[in-house]
Formats: sequence, structure tokens, C-alpha cells
Amino acid sequence: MSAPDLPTSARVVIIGGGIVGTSVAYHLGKMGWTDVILLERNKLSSGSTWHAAGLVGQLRTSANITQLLGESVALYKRLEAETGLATGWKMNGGLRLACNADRWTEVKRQATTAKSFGLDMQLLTPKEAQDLWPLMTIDDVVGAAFLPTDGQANPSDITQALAKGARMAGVTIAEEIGVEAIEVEHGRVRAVVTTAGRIACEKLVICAGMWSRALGQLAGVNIPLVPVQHQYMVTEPIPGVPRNLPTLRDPDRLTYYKEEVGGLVAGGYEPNPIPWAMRGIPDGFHFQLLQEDWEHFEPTMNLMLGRVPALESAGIKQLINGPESFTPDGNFILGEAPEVRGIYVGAGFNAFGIASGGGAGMALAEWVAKGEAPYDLWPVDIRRFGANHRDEGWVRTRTLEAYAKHYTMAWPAEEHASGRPLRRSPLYDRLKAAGAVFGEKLGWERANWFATDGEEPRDRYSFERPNWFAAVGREHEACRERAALFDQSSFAKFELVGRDAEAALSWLCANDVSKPPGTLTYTQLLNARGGIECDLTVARLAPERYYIVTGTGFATHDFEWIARHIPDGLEARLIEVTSAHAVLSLFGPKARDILGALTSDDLSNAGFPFGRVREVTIAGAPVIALRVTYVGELGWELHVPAEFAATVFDALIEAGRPHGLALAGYRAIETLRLEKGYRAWGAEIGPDHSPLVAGLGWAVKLRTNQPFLGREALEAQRAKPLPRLLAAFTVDDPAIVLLGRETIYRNGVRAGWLASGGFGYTLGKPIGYGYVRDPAGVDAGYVLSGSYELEVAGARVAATASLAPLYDPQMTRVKA
Ligand SMILES: NCCCC(=O)O
Repeated sequence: MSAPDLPTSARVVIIGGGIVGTSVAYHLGKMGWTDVILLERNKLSSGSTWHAAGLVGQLRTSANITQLLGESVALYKRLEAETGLATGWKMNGGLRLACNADRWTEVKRQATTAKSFGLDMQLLTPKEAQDLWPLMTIDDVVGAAFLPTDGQANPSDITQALAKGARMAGVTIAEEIGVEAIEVEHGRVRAVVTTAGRIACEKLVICAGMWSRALGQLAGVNIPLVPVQHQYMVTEPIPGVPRNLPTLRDPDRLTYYKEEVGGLVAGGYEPNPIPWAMRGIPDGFHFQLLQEDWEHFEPTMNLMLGRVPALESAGIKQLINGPESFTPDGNFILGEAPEVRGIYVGAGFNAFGIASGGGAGMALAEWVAKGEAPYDLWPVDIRRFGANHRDEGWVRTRTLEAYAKHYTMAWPAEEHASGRPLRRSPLYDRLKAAGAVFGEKLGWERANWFATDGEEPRDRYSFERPNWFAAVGREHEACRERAALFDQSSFAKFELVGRDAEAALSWLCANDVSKPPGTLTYTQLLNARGGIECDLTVARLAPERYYIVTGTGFATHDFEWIARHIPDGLEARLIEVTSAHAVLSLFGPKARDILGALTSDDLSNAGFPFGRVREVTIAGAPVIALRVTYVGELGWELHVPAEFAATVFDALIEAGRPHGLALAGYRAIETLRLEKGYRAWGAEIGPDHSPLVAGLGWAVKLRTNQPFLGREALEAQRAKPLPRLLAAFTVDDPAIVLLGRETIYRNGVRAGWLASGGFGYTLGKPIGYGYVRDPAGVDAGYVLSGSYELEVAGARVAATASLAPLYDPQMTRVKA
């Protein structure tokens, strides 16, 4: 299409003609959206798609992201027949090697995860692996996993085929058109100004690879990604390389391989990656590569030679050095930008662009067309980022760490190491002095556990019991037996104020928040499908003022969800107040005695019952005290003005001394809440789970006649058998380590997988939570009548299911 033919308006404008942009165009076309134009500044695939290696692996740690990658495979299988264009798609399977005991455990756990998600990943002996990949040495190989449905494709060909499919469906594709500006009005996209004129649009989709960050900035949208140099070599044909050679990942050597024209494509993820274009991507960078850097590639090459000796004598056609987009957490970026309505992003594919492109395009097209993702895509959702992700330097530092960890062991509970500390609570130094070992979330340093009695204050990761196991047990016990103090200052906090605050929240919340000031409500916020979008504590401070508390990692997501779903015309303003309050959570049977020593306010059960909020004076500080719990014990969350935090902390420590008060961290919170059965958003609950299947029906106001978002879906779901139900599972052998994603068998038949796993120190047992599924419907009788096993790293262990909380089901301790 030439410039004069460019339309002046389109319902959807897509920027970027790589695999993701063309996939969005293809899927929108298939959905009947034809008033769509894709703009490519040069030629299709000319950015980074053309030099992608083209491996298509499917298994991820999230079931839904694995499903999304499976959508890519399904699409690539049919695309050639549909469009008449070759795609280079081959379902030659994917091999993954393990070369030490820990890696073998990881691989066995991955095979179990695959089973949980419905993929048939086979565990192989070294010899069986070599039979599939004869060129490799196996002296150091302990075992391997093989996924027969993985494959590879030709990135440029796939892109052309998607573009043809999009055109066949009526979508317009315009090459040689650059974007100069994005017009935003009242927080909504209005138009794109191109090198060939202005195009008014309802929706704009940015799929421009490493150009996406700068494009987002044109509209005030943050897309935290970094171009990083990535090298792989392409060899001449090598004798003994068959055309159906599986792809191979050798993570202990940080390398990957695929067959190409009888030779190999071989690349790696080095520990010292090199960022690119720190001052912006040069103009005219199309179908270009960077200077080959043999010196930098040499360690990778040496690792390869140890695995594939035939490379010694193979001719090297080319060393490709192509910059690709990487992100701070190694996951790609999808969804509607929280900053501007109507701007959608599909970018930052971390070298998985070809594996993800088909499915990501499908998901993003649905998001654009229907206003929501087809299913829960939280691990890749653009709203997972926060204030820390706005700084370019921080993003680069963390992204280079993520690149370097591409193939390293993914340890349970592993923390990032770089870009720390960034956000510190006012109590950080005190906690550090007390032996805190910190983790990090959204830039916040948070005490995970406390090393005492000569313990080394650092994490030593393991698939068995880690080095913090005993310390967390001590903190757990202190909370159950005496009292524990947790710094939860990183909680995201908002206020909703205004004449219609109650009406707005009543529409948004599944639970009843119309109760008088001084009350607290635990509630979910639902989508139209009845799925849980947010999981909150809502405190009514005054008739027109609500205080909302949610998890650290959900600050952007929950703020955006609430702000966007306040019905038009209501006077209610949402204000972010996270930084104003430190949070000290005091829980345990001695909590009342300790707090009582610091205040003259009435803390008795009658004077300050469970589920209430009060302003109290603690050690001279005006504190919002919430009588609530996430650990299953008596206690209060104390929301303290930041400048009083240290004073209140010191006073609590002093008052707690005679009662055996202990400092405790987030890992203790996790074990305590697992025992008590409190749900965590992003683990057991999320947009695909209604409160009814999650066992949270008690927190829904269906017995009132109040309308609320998601009510109709819940009523429809209630009228039929439930498709699944969340249950707790315990295992008698305390040495079993449950991490989540273990397969659930009911009466010998696969019935689901664990969404979360951990250890209950009071019970003395491993605990996991998972949905028991049956297409015919599930109820409590069905769940409780089953005989259960869990598959853990390939081995089955007997388990017991429960629907009631495993600890204090009568709530006697919480309401003491
Ligand atoms: N772009 C290389 C992909 C490597 C992998 O799929 O593991």
C-alpha cells in the first residue's frame, strides 16, 4: 500500500510487522475485525523476527502460558495448508538434558508439570536421548526429557503466512510507514500520526519488538524491555544431522540447537550479556545484524564443543549477532496498558517470539476485540509492573540478570539479585540488624526470614528442604504459640473517596461493603465471567472514605481494575496511598497483651471485635488498626504513618519482649496461611476462578439483592454442577516437598494439579492446594469421597483431601 492510499481512520491500528503483529492482524481478521491496518516501518519481519532462531518449545511454569504456546503449535500446523505459503514448521520434538542431580530433579518436576498441563513429556535415559540426537556426547548426562509435540519453524515464512492469512481475511497491511506520534485524549488513544498521515483509531496495538519501549513513551505508556545482543551460529551441513533432528536444550551448558538445512543452528545464553542501543535504536536498522563477536561467543562455543564434537570440524556459515527484546522477569508483555485506554502491547518476547507469537497474537486479538484476555494471563500481563519498572537503568540491570538466567536452574523460591535494594520500608535497617534475609517484590525489599543463632543470613536454594526451613518453623511456632511481628509495609494501599464511594464499591465488590464506618470487609472483585480479578481488604473509615489494602505485586493491576470499573457518572476518586503508611502486623495469642501495653484504647473482643477498623494511638502514633488476619491468629494490622513507623516498631519490640514476640517474614506468612486455607491471588485464585469454585462463596453477597459486577455469571454457575472445586491436600511423609504443579490423581485418574505447595509446621505435613476437576461436575461429596495421590517429581505419593481449613476451622483463635 502506498502512502496516498493510507486510510485516515481505522478501528484498530497495529504497529509492527513481525511475527506478533502479523499474528494479531491474522486473528483479528479471523474474528471478523477487518477495519484493521498493520503498519510496518520497513518490510515485514525486518526488525528482529527475521533473525530469530525459530525453536518452538511449549512447557512453561504456568498452565495458561503453556496453553497459549500450544495455540502457537496448533496454528503453525495448519497455517501452510490455509495460506498456501510454506512456514518451515516441523514437529520434530524437543529434548532437554540434565547433567547433575539437581537438574535431573528439575527436569523430573518439569515432566510432572507437563503431565499436569496435559502434555506428554517423556523421561529418557542418556542413551535413549542419544538415540534421538546421535551427535551428542552423553558422558555427563544424567537423564533427559522429550516433548514430541515441540518443534521449529522458519520465522520469516511464518510471518509472511500470517500476513497473507490476515490479508485474506480483509486486514490491510502497509509497509514502509513509520509512526511519529500517538495522540491521547482524556486518557484514551485517539490517533496515530505516521510518516504518511494521521490515522484516527479506537485501538492501537504496539507489537514493535525492541522499538516498543520508545513507541510506548510517545503515549506515556511504560513498556519495560531492553534490546540485548544474542548470538548463535549457523553451520554448513554436518554428516549425521537428519532433517527430523529434535531441537535440543542443554541448560547446564546454557545452550540450544536446532537442525537447519542439514547443519545446526547453535546458540546460548551467556552469563555476561551485552545490552544494545542504550541511547536509542539507530535509524534505518532493518534487516541488519550487529558485528559478530567471536571473543564473547568463545565460552559458549567451548561449552558446545563439549557436547557436540562434530562442531570441531563443521564449517561455520555465519555467526548471527542480532539484538532481541528481553524483559526484567524473562516473561513477555501482553495486554492493555494501564496508563492509556485503548493501547495494547505485545512485546518483549525474550527469545521466545516464535514459540509464543501464534498464541500471543490470538490472546491479544481477543483482548482487543473483547476488552479482556481469553483466560488468565497474569504472568505476562503488562499490569504486573510497577514504579521500579519505569527507570531505564534499573530495568536494564534486572533484564540482564534475567537474560543470564535464561537456562540456569529455576530454584524454588529463588529471588532476583540485581538492582537491590531499591524500595525500603522505614524499618529496613532495623530488620536487617535483626538478621532479616530479604526477598524483593516490585522493587520492595521484604524480610523473607530471620537468621538467628549463628545461621548464615542468606538463601541456599534446594529442591529438598532449604536452609531457611528451621528458621521459618521457629517464626511459625512463635506466631501460633506467642506472637510474631511482620513488616508488611509494601502492601499496596488505596483510598476511594467521594459522595458515591459506597455505590462504586458496592458495584465492584462481590461482598457487602455497605456496612457502617468502622467495619472491614474481605472481598473479591469479579470480572463479567465471575472470575476473581482482585482479592482485597476494604476498610470503611468514614461514610465517604474507604481504605483498600491489597498485595504488593498487585499495585498496578488492582488500581487499574478499580479505577476503570467505577461506573460512569459516580463521584468516587481512587487515590494511591501506599507510601504514606508503613504496616506492622502483630499476630498471635499474645498480640492483645503486647498491643495493650502501648495504648489506652479498648482492645477487648467486645471493644474491638474481629472485622473492625479503628484509629488508635500506639506509642504516641495515630494508627489505623485493622482487626484482620492472613495467618489465622488473633491480631492487628497496624497501618502507621511512615514517619512514626520506627517509633511504633521499637515500642512493640520492647512490649513484646516479656511475651516472647518474634520477628517473622513472608515465608512464615506463606506456611501459616496455607494451614489456615487463606487463598492467594495468582496462586489458588485468579480471573479463571469464581469464588464458588474457590470455596469463597461465603464472601459473596448473593443472598442480598445488590447488583455487582459478575453477579449474573455467579448465578448461572450456581445453577449448574461446578466444573471444579479447590481442595487442600496433605501428605503424611514430612520429607516430601510440594512446590505447586504436582499432578492430582483421584481414584487413579488425573484430576488436576496443585496451584500451590508448602509445609505446615503446626500440622507437621506438606500442604498443597489444587482444583479437582471433572467434566460431569464436582461437589463436596465428590471431592471428599475420592482416594488421592499426588505425582511429585515423577513419583506418586498418597494424599488426603480436605475442603475445611486444616487449622482452626471454627475460627476460635482469630476471634479470641
Ligand atoms: N531463541 C532461542 C530459543 C531458545 C529456547 O527456546 O530455549
